[in-house]
Amino acid sequence: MRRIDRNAQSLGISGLELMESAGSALSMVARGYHAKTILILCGSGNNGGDGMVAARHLAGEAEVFVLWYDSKNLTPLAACQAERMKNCSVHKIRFRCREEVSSHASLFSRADLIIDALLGTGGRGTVREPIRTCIELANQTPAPILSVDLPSPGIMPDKVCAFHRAKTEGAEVYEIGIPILAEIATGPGDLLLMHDRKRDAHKGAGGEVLVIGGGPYQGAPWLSGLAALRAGADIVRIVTPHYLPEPDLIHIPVMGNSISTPDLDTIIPLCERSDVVLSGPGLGTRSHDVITAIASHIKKGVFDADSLKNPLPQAEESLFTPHAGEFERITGIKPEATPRVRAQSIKQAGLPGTVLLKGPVDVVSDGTKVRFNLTGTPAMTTGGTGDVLAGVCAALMVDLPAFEAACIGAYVTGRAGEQITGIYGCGMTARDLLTAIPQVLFGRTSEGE
Ligand SMILES: NC(=O)C1=CN([C@@H]2O[C@H](COP(=O)(O)OP(=O)(O)OC[C@H]3O[C@@H](n4cnc5c(N)ncnc54)[C@H](O)[C@@H]3O)[C@@H](O)[C@H]2O)[C@@H](O)CC1
Ligand SMILES: [K+]
Repeated sequence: MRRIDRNAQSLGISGLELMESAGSALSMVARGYHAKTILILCGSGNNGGDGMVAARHLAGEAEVFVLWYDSKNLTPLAACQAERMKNCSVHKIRFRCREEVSSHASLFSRADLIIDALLGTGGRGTVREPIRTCIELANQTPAPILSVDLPSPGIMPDKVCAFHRAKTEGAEVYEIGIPILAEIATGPGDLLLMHDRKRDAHKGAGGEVLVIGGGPYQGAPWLSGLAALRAGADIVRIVTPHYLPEPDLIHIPVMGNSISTPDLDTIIPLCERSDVVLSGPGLGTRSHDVITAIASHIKKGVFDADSLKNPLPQAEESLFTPHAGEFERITGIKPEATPRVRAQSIKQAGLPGTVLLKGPVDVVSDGTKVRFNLTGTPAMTTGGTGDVLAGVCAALMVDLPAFEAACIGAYVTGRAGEQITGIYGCGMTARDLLTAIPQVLFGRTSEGE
């Protein structure tokens, strides 16, 4: 929900607007109880904010008491709603500790309806005071309890009024105006799935990525490697026949002009020690037997470009990043133009992993979940952008499952491309993309902030 919420904001629907719709829907459900006296219990998060909006909507229609937690952790949206509620004809009673809640026990017994806006999707762990006392007192009354979004842990609701999606069985669901694109398309909300690097993180905490490629196309694996570094990998090794002077990357030479089976003794131990292995960029057509031989030694594998051939290599967890032609080569299915049909083709193909099918709209699917990526520009048809994308996905897969890594990788690379196109237009190179990647991925420049 946080992902969808954040994506909705980037599509122009603010959190405050969503909260207003949620509180309005809640007040409508509350009206169905024809209660003369309503007690609204509000926590310090946005769930509490929803309750305060409903209080504003119900003011004048019933006697409304709002018992709200005036915590130092009040979220900005909840604080805004507390401010907005000030001038409404509702009884506003703040509490800061358990004793203050207990001193208002009579309010609980007076109420014909209790609205539980204490904890929603942000609740974590055992319920702490003073919220716990609110829940206990609510459960002791005969009044029906209407829970907002999901029941606060331990409370016994009569009904649950959920927003956009049911989070518990039996909840009544109300739409709050979230655009469908916020859910089915990638967006800045997807970045919330990334884990923050701990302050005391040791060298290598960003993961070790191995890139296997090069041969006929010398630059491709180096571009992927640099992209992996820009997307947060700590150590990136490049197994490739041709050395390029890139001091940030570790070159692992091979015996001939292309990667071949005598190199397996060098490559297999590296595959086993790496968090993620990306194979294929610039590899050419002569090294597929090496890729199939190493696949079973790979924990997490990104298979790109020339490694996308049958027999299809398969790691413990695999991400395949084909364009339309490569997808047809490995599945025999020619992807239709529309993203929706493309998603169906991925499901039909039943590949053993997640697929990122590149195109004007990228489609990411593991056969069950589907997400569309709309970022990017026509200028990104320039050579090497696919190598960058694969490198970004590989670095993200250190910490994330393949599906999430592919969604974020596609989104971020496309956004970076949009920024660079704004500067260089069709004269952009794949290399130009590299500097924009960390800005989008780790900076605070994404839209809607
Ligand atoms: N699209 C959305 O996601 C929308 C969400 N909305 C509401 O926002 C809610 C989520 O808001 P938040 O993320 O602010 O989270 P919550 O409002 O569920 O709770 C977070 C607050 O509760 C405290 N808390 C967490 N665990 C606790 C525990 N075990 N004991 C005591 N206190 C605890 C936290 O310190 C924090 O202040 C949703 O459930 C929904 O009601 C709506 O405003 C509409 C839009
Ligand atoms: K609740």
